[in-house]
Amino acid sequence: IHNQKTTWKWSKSRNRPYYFNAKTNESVWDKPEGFNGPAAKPPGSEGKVRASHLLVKHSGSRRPSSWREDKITRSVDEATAIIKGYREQIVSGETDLASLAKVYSDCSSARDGGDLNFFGRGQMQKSFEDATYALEVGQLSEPIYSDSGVHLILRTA
Ligand SMILES: N=C(N)NCCC[C@H](NC(=O)[C@@H]1CCC/C1=C\[C@H](COP(=O)(O)O)NC(=O)[C@@H](N)Cc1ccccc1)C(N)=O
Repeated sequence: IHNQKTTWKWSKSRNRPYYFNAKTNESVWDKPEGFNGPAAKPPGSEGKVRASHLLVKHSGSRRPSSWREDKITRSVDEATAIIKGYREQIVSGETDLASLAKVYSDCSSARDGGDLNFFGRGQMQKSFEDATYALEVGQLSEPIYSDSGVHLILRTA
C-alpha cells in the first residue's frame, strides 16, 4: 500500500529522509518496497547533482601529481586506456566504481570512494559538470576529459 500517497520528507534532526503515508498517517525510516516517488534529496540540493568519480591523471594534467604518485608521467592515451579498463570491470559487474576509486583515483575524493557529494552548476570544470548533468541517476559515463585528467563519472543523485 506504500506506493499510494507515500512521499518522502526530510528529518532535520536525523539529517536523513523518512517516508510518510498520508493514507495511513504512518511514517517509516526505510524506503518502503515499491516506493515509486522521486528520490529523496536533502534541503538545498534542488538543481544540484551528486556524483562519484575516478580520475586518472596524465602528463598534461593541470596538476600532474596526486596522493598516489608524486610525478605522473603517463600519456593521455594511456590514461584513457586505463579508464576504459576500469569501465569494463564496472560494467561487467566484476567490481564497482567506489572500490576502484579508493585504490586508483588521482583525486583526493578517493578516500570517499570518489564521492564528490552534491554540487551545482558553476562549481566543477564545465566538461565535468555538463557530463554529470547529462547522466541519469545511476548511470556511468564514458571517459570524460577535463584539465585535471580523464574521469569516469557515476551520477548518484
Ligand atoms: N567539491 C568542490 N566543489 N570542490 C572543488 C572542486 C573544484 C573543481 N574540480 C573539478 O572540476 C574536478 C572534477 C571533480 C574533481 C576535480 C578536480 C580535483 C582533482 O584534480 P586537480 O584539482 O588536482 O586537477 N579534485 C578536486 O577538486 C577535489 N577538491 C574534489 C573533492 C575531493 C574530496 C572531497 C570532495 C571533493 C574545479 N572547478 O576545478
